[in-house]
Amino acid sequence: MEKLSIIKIGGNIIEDETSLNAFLKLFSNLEGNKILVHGGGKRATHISSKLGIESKMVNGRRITDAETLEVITMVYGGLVNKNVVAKLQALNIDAIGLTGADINSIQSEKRPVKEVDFGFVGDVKKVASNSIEKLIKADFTPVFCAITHDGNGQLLNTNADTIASTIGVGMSKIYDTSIYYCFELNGVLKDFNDKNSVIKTINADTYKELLTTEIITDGMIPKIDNCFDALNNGVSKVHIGNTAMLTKENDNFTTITL
Ligand SMILES: Nc1ncnc2c1ncn2[C@@H]1O[C@H](COP(=O)(O)OP(=O)(O)O)[C@@H](O)[C@H]1O
Ligand SMILES: CC(=O)N[C@@H](CCC(=O)OP(=O)(O)O)C(=O)O
Repeated sequence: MEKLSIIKIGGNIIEDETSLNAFLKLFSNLEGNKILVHGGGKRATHISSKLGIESKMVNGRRITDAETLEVITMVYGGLVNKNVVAKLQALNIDAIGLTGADINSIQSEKRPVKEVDFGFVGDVKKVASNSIEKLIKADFTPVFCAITHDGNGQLLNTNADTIASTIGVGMSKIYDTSIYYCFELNGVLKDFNDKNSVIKTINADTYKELLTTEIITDGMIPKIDNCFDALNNGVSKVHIGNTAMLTKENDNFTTITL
């Protein structure tokens, strides 16, 4: 099996032009088949507030009413995605920006209303791995944003970490797939005040302990849940760290194992 790397970048990297440019340079130098997935939650919150739209998050997920869906479509699918694609083109990477509606790559279903009504938020149902493979085989580099569709004309907001893990699961039938979750810290930290206290490996047992002791909190919980979903469904390797983990010299990051 050929190898495929899926790299997801978080909102803080996108917000900082210098970090984004440095990351894209590293990404462009990465050898082999690759896919980029980006979020942009911070930018969406910022632009919403400029437009007088309040942002509400529950369990790390955005409550997406019709107005918010318009904002996230413009921000993720337009502003962020097209800037990233243009920057990659400048680095000689033949990038193609996609939502899940493009080439019907990611179909989802609107999250059913239970205790919380998340609005236009989608849970992924199907990844068109063969269509995505065609792009890769044609030497295009797919750049996915955090938008999916339901197949009936409705766009849906889907967390970017989940997009990375579900694309990973889909592509693992064709490629030996690794996922790299890049964010602003060096990895999952044992002590939040010590940026170098990276936990090198986390497995299902140590994860439980880290949850009980509240060393892992907030956005890191759904991120690691996504890592386990990926590993349990065919993805070979999952890592969490800063963008330097894409260089061969750096081994200071977190690896999630079963
Ligand atoms: N033990 C931990 N180590 C590192 N980050 C943690 C930890 N526990 C909670 N976090 C939080 O998780 C956040 C990353 O999750 P999130 O904001 O969803 O990531 P992203 O920026 O990739 O979308 C970090 O910015 C940090 O505030
Ligand atoms: C449903 C949901 O919450 N979607 C996310 C999608 C963006 C995202 O995941 O961005 P980061 O990776 O930068 O957090 C949101 O709108 O915030």
